[in-house]
Amino acid sequence: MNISVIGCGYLGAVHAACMAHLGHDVVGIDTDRRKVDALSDGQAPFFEPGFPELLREAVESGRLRFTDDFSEAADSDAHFLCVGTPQRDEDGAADLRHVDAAFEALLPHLDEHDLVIGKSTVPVGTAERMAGRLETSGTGARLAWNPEFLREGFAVDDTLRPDRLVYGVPDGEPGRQATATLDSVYATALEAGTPQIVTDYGTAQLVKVAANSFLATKISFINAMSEVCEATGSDVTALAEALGHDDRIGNKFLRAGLGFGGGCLPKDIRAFQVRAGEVGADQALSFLSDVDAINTRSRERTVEHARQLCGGSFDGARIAVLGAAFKPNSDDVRDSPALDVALRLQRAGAAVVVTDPQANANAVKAWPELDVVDEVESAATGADLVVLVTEWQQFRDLDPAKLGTAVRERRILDARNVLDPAAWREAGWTYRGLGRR
Ligand SMILES: NC(=O)c1ccc[n+]([C@@H]2O[C@H](COP(=O)([O-])OP(=O)(O)OC[C@H]3O[C@@H](n4cnc5c(N)ncnc54)[C@H](O)[C@@H]3O)[C@@H](O)[C@H]2O)c1
Ligand SMILES: O=c1ccn([C@@H]2O[C@H](COP(=O)(O)OP(=O)(O)O[C@H]3O[C@H](CO)[C@@H](O)[C@H](O)[C@H]3O)[C@@H](O)[C@H]2O)c(=O)[nH]1
Repeated sequence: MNISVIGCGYLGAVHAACMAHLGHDVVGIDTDRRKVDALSDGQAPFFEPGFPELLREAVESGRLRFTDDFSEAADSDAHFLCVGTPQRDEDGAADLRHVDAAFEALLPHLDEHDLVIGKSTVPVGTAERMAGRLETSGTGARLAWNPEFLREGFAVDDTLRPDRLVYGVPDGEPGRQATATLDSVYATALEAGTPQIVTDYGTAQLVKVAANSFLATKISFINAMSEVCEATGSDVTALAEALGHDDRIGNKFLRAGLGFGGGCLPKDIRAFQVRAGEVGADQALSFLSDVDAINTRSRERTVEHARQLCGGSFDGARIAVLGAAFKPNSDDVRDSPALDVALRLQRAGAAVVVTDPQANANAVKAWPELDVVDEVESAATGADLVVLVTEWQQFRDLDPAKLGTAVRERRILDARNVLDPAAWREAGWTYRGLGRR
């Protein structure tokens, strides 16, 4: 099938390369000329495991090209909208300007054979509004909503082998046609037995924000337990392990620590609350403001532990911060808990040095006032405290004896609860986790 992918960021670029890998002919369209040039050269503009190889293969095969010219979408039958929906500063709602601009730019190039497929995360009601606009456009094109659930760091695998496919389609024959088009796009995944849920627009849009709200709630739940463990001298990692053996609860997304960040979970739970208010269901989601507050407290608690470990004051303290990305295996620093903690420590008076295996460039771009270095050893040299904020494997594998020769004081705050406390203590370190003995 001929496919266009509008918006080639973390989601769209991976989606475009995966669609080409599956044998479709794909054009990726983005307004960012530099991104288009890099992608056209087969260069990944961000770090995502497995993506550079897939991109190069697809570009070299001739099945994938990139442009900033929307008219090149004219030959495609399926058009995926993958542009950003950032948080609006004023009220936390989703900013739909990019979605609307991309949709309007695409309209003149559509005809009655075309299906526009929304993938961006949007407030419920957006698809209905866009379907109305399509109906009056005279193009004859249809709309489907097909939310995306990929995780950064696993984006290629999640795209090629999704947990489920959700189609939001109109009623009747237009819905059947839209479903048939999506089925051809995703034939490989469907043949592999991927569960498929075909529903209305509203439900499809809600599935996405409901999933992210559930995940955020699970993380904040365990971080609330972490606060209680801290107050009682108990151990949240043992507690989480015990909870996780209950199949009904499951062990995923129960890693207590610094909490969630990134370009999705934080903004999506806020936008969902705003939208719920607009549709008269604000009370239903009032718990999400607690989820958000617990998450912010995890960052504050990390800073307070750091202060205690530095003897009650950051004056004259040098702190090595290990991590900048919002999670390992990504270079994404959007709403990164790691950088939030680094900035809070710096603003509180510490001399902070940050290092990350992949996100250093993005960290400096976002926060030029931060001191960012390439090597753990140089970050740790002369440090009074080491704070682990992103659980990269390189950091989990650190040798406490070796690192101990670089620092001034052997003190480590493991804000992701991933290190072995006994091993660090045996090497002469003062070890502290969050809610951990
Ligand atoms: N990143 C993820 O893991 C992920 C997963 C699932 C869903 N989502 C959702 O997907 C959407 C995109 O997220 P992202 O992380 O890829 O964002 P991103 O900021 O990395 O990418 C968005 C891209 O859209 C481009 N763009 C903006 N306006 C445009 C326009 N008018 N025409 C064409 N291109 C335009 C930007 O230049 C950018 O390259 C969001 O709604 C997000 O919530 C993201
Ligand atoms: O037990 C856990 C699990 C995760 N996190 C943190 O939660 C954040 C989000 O992690 P994750 O969900 O793995 O990353 P994303 O790539 O942001 O993916 C989420 O957001 C995407 C965009 O909407 C969705 O597509 C995915 O399904 C959803 O998992 C990160 O800061 C993690 O460090 C924890 O603190 N504890």
